[in-house]
Amino acid sequence: MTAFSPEIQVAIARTRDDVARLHEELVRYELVVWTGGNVSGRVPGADLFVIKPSGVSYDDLSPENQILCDLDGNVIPSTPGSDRSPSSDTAAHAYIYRNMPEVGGVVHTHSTYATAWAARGEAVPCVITAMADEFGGEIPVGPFAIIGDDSIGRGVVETLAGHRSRAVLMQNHGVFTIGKNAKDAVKAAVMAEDVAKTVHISRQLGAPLPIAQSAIDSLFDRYQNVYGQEPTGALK
Ligand SMILES: O=C(CO)[C@@H](O)[C@H](O)COP(=O)(O)O
Repeated sequence: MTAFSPEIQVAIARTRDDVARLHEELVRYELVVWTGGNVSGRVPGADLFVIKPSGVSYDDLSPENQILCDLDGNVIPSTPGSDRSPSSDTAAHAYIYRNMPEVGGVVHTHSTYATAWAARGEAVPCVITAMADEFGGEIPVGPFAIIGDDSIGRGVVETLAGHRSRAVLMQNHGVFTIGKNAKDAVKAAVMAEDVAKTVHISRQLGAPLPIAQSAIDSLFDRYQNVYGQEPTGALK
């Protein structure tokens, strides 16, 4: 088994606990069905991340069966969970971690309203203050990409590079989100679905009104740096 320092072993264990528990949040907020979707978390202080095993019921996920990978997406042998195949999107998560060092967590879902926007290849426009707060603008669309290699990860990174958004709608597929940590990425996934639903409904009733860019900037700054008890600032 690979020898990790006691500090890294503790960090790995905490990341396993966090990632396993955060998968429950995807179910709680009704962002996934069956075994769809996934959460990963970077291990602080190491070139490692933890991700769920592929196709395993959310009811059966535990810290012990999460899978430890290096940043190339290779499973670390002889570690808990390494007897199973990692998520289908492991390469995508790994690409994001390699190319966005500020990212500590990645989430993928097929949540209904956000994926409906992705199916049309249409960005969710920033027409509600909740979007300005959370995403600093629209939720952009990334390219259609096949599953299993660097295609999705490259599409996520190239699309988000020019955006304050922590969420991207991968065309015809679903939502990928990033965060300071896995919990922050899960929050982005929850909020992306919420605003996608609201804006969809608004558009059924008429033409939503735009928000001035200066107001979007002000709202984003306040929410990221003032809102709540101990704001830590935007990811980017
Ligand atoms: O989008 C897909 C498959 O089309 C996957 O991302 C699934 O949504 C989750 O796969 P696993 O993480 O269970 O391999």
